[in-house]
Amino acid sequence: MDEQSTRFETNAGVVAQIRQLPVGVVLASGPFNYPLNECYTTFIPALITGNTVIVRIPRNGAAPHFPTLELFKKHFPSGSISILSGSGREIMTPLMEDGRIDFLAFIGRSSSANALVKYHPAVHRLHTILQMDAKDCAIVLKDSDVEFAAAQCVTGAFSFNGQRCTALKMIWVHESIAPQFVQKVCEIVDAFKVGMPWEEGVQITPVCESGKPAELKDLLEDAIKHGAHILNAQGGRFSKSLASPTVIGPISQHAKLWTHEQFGPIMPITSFSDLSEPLDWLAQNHFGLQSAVFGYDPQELATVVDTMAFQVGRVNVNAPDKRGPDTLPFGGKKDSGMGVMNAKEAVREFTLETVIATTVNDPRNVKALQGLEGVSRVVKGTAGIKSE
Ligand SMILES: NC(=O)C1=CN([C@@H]2O[C@H](COP(=O)(O)OP(=O)(O)OC[C@H]3O[C@@H](n4cnc5c(N)ncnc54)[C@H](OP(=O)(O)O)[C@@H]3O)[C@@H](O)[C@H]2O)C=CC1
Ligand SMILES: O=C(O)[C@H](O)COP(=O)(O)O
Repeated sequence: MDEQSTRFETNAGVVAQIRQLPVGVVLASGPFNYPLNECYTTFIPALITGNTVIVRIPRNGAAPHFPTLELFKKHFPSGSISILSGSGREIMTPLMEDGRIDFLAFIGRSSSANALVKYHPAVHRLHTILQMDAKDCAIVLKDSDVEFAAAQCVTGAFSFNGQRCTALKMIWVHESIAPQFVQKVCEIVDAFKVGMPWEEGVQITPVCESGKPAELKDLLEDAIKHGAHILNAQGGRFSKSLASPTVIGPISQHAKLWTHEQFGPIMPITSFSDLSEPLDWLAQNHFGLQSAVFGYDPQELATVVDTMAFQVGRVNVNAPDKRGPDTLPFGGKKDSGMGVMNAKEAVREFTLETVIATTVNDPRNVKALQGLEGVSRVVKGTAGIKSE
């Protein structure tokens, strides 16, 4: 990117250089579920492209940042990076209201992003990159490898307690294989050890948000009220901040779990007879981060993949959803994302294209540009320019 943008090129009598320059002051805020990695993804590309950065670190998960605070203080010019911790509402609201934030780089819920953007007095000049909540689904087709698909869906739904934006939060399984699929899923999930993170072999650990167990309980009770059943033996148990892994289904369109991002160890399963059922659900879903499909028939796969591709940022074939590798663009559609992140795209997101140009038909312009090079920090590489 930089090699190309530092070059002057002549086109239609105009010689011009396109520079990628910093946007200005960036407010970066990461989520609690990946408190270190996902804060860094919001501010490192901003910092290396020359922006000034204010980072709000998550309230839950501030500790991993302490070792690096000293390093930033020691190695970066004063004021280039400021790290604040505490309530996001208390810290970010006045910063946004002040109007001098040029760029909001935010990972969290779309409702929070929406509120934050609206605090800015001049929204039309606020740049954003927003990675938000999701309700990713897996569609398990009738010709899928049931054991494999069940194991992959369990990993997709329950790893990190299901507290990943990319977690599978709704499973659609073809009715012809639903009984075997549910049985296999429950077998794996009921073998999970629930406990403290430092205990050997533990898969499900406490959720760290104070209101989360009550929220999950409410989602389960609401789904049951609308005709669902808890399908696994250890499902539906709560002990303070521990929520046992729960498989529940079928999910009615009137249940909160139909649309709500549970962000916890709950796997909703619903069976379908016609592909239009999950595909309609996907189209009506407000979110659009990723989705997965399990099966091998090219005709059915093509229908699903081509439909999903219009709705989500990444379609996973015979694999659960995930963010990496960072060489691939990462971003969502609809309420799940605005802008693309990964090693390369994020660098471009935090810069603005700026043109330095003159006409080449007048030799004095070319000479002036070449003279500028000696004193300007921006104008470089003019040696090869000739008058036309
Ligand atoms: N798409 C992606 O790449 C990813 C998305 N996520 C999503 O992030 C969410 C979990 O992260 P979480 O940190 O809880 O997200 P939240 O959006 O709940 O919180 C993030 C921050 O926003 C602040 N906030 C919330 N409402 C407002 C408001 N009205 N005005 C000002 N500030 C506000 C919070 O303040 P306070 O601290 O005061 O509560 C908090 O600091 C999940 O939905 C998950 O899917 C997570 C990882 C990756
Ligand atoms: O919160 C998330 O889910 C992350 O952005 C995705 O990371 P993962 O897919 O690598 O867990």
